[in-house]
Amino acid sequence: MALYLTLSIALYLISRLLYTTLLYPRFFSPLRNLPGPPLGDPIYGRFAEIMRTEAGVAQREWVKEHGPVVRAVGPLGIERLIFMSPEACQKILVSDWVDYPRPKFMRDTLGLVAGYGLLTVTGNEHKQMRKAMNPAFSINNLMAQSDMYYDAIESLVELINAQIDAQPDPHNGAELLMYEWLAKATLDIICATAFGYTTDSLHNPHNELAEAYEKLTSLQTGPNLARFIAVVSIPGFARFLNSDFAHRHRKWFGYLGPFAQITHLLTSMSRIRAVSASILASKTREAAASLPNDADAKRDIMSLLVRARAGVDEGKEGFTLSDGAMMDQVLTFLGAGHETTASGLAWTLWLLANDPISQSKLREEVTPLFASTSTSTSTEAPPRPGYRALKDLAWLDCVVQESLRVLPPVPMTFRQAAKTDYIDGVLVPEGTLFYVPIRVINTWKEVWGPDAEEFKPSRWLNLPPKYNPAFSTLSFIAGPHACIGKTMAIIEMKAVLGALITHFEFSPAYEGQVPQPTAAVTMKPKDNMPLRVKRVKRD
Ligand code: HEM
Repeated sequence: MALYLTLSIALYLISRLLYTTLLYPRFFSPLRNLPGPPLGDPIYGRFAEIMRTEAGVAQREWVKEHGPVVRAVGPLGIERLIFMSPEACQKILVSDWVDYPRPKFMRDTLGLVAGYGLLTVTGNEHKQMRKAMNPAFSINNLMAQSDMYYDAIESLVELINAQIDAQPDPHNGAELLMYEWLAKATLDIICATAFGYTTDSLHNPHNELAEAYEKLTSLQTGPNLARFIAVVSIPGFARFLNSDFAHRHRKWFGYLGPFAQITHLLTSMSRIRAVSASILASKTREAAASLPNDADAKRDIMSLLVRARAGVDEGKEGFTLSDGAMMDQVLTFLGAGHETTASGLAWTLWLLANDPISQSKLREEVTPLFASTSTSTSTEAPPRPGYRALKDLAWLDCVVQESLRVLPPVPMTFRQAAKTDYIDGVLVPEGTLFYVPIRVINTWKEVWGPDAEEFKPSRWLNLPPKYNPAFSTLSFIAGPHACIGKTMAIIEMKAVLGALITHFEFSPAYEGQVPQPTAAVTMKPKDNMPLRVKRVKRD
């Protein structure tokens, strides 16, 4: 009887596998006649090609060959669609966004590495959370916050100078792994703006929060993410991994061979949560002792949320977020805002290192604002240009927009159809997965012309006729799920670049150097971006 049962289960599983991987995509899928690349490997589909190439590049080649609607098959016969038209983007991301949520595997994986906040909720729950979070990202608040960036920026400039001084020939500059330095600076900045907490990881690599984050981000490689996705796809497992029980017994995952990294993931998350819990407790005490509408009250995101919850400030509605939910929000900001901004900055330096004319033009623009006015007899603090001053620098804006267009830190995201509907005249069944092909759309020749894949900041001074402000670049996507930190990230990037380009010249580290973007959630440089950095000579 047991043998009969085992054989029946095995037969069922084999026929199901054969149906989903071989028969369904070839003969039964309603999407089978859409244009796209051949089905590929019977088990992995086009997955190997995607992992082999730079993020977004395989998809870009398919669009070039097959046009603006593409169907491709991934692992286990699961189909994914690409729609390039602004009308389709408008429907999926904006007008019908509730019907096209992030897929569950993605929300669960993001929850595991970045907290269960805005990135993991959908529909009404998302609307309420977003409403509660928006005030922390208002222009008034961003204007008050921009000063918080400069402690880290000034440390970065000082430390790069020290590295150059330590070389046998300082005139020749130093070869530095710029991504590593930028990741420390952006971690320090996001900890200050999100928590009001000083990590100073630039000087102190052993800061508890900085160490836990470094470990957490080092785990986010393509193969690890594939494993985490496999684990959270087991029903109930994502919730289990988030439980106190799993955190307390995390060392047992260490015995699970390829899944042993879960132990490290949970250890890092536990350490990050412990630090944030103590920060939250001290902010709650501060809010209780604080006066209404105190002009000197702290402007970091957690302080604002705590004051709003406690109803401290007149005219500002209180809202009810538990301690746990509030911590998850702030952890989401740290997770979503640290590596992305560091990658954006590293790619911008790479592009400028390879375009000396744009780099010098930028230096001419930013130096009057960022150069210190110290003389041999007086020492002035370095200038700290604020939100408005940074916004008015036209060439800096062109450089940042163009860098985020050609090398977007988040090159791709996903959506899934929650109901059957037509998109661009194609009947899309419920459950279908979509690529939101950020990098492909950003460099689409149809809109940006034949040089679409090249870095040319001047194109932002004369935009092409087919440019659509909402859907021709999707680096922060669009609609209700668009990046809440977009303006903060752009201002932060401008402040860091302004200071670096004023003080240093960047060039490739060696002849023939090629960029090496990873294929993980954030497209960071695999080699940590070595660049030759020389001090700017001034008369
Ligand atoms: C250059 C830097 C950044 C880039 C390129 C970027 C890009 C993105 C993208 C593409 C999304 C949409 C993901 C999806 O829907 O699947 C997103 C969402 C999000 N980002 Fe950013 N981001 C950056 C910086 C930041 C910063 C600094 C913060 C916070 C301080 C932040 C917080 C968030 C949050 C909370 C979401 C989820 C929004 C929602 O669903 O309502 N990001 N970001």
